[in-house]
Amino acid sequence: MTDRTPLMVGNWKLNLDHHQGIQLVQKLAWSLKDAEHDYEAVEVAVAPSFTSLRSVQTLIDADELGIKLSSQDISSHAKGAYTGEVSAEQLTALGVDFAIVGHSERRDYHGESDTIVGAKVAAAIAAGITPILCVGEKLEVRQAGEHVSLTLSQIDGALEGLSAEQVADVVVAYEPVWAIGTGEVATPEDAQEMAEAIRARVAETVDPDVAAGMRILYGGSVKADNVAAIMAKPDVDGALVGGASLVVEQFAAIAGFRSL
Ligand SMILES: O=C[C@H](O)COP(=O)(O)O
Repeated sequence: MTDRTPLMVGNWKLNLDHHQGIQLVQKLAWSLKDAEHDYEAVEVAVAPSFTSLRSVQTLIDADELGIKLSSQDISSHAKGAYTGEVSAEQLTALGVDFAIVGHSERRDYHGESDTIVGAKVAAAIAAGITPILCVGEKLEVRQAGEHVSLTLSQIDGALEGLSAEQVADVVVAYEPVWAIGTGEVATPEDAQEMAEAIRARVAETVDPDVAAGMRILYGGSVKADNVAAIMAKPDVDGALVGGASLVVEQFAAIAGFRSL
């Protein structure tokens, strides 16, 4: 048994304008209400584009929806001449609860190193935002049998220099890159293997109690029809969902670990 509250996060990526985002959250809230979703038993968050955060936050606040808000990225810088960046302080002012950090798409397309990812994790924590630290290997790394060591090196790199107290505020998302948006899902056993390895590493390098309480999500083609098997694994505490989070019926079912 664990007292880790499951967390389901919908990462909308580069989809939906703010009108569409409002509609999706409204429909999601209705759908979860119909399903009598208990937000304290399973936390639900959405991660819209920066341009939609304000609109979605206003709706969530006005209607007192239980849905939480995440950004898809966060700057490591506090302020200044960093064109295009959005700071932790700015996100805090919007009531953002979580920030996705180090998603493989940021690492791949925007050159984010473990050092940059670590700085973003620290910036989020300092502002009271829970970072969702993404780690995971590419296909060739898995085929070479180096998926665990690579992923743990990402964990080490991102958490380096943080105190146990700071790490206690981190959520980790294990996302094998080969399973993202491809329809290829890691098996529940693959997800469990890595979640267990991550927890053991944090226990060893940070603190056993922090590791025991750390939420570790799985991400990569999670759908209603595979969520229950993934969530049945003891070290998997939730999911970071891409494509299926854009489909209300899918994401509402995923939040309840239900198939359709
Ligand atoms: O952030 C979400 C992940 O990249 C998974 O995306 P996906 O569910 O579309 O495979």
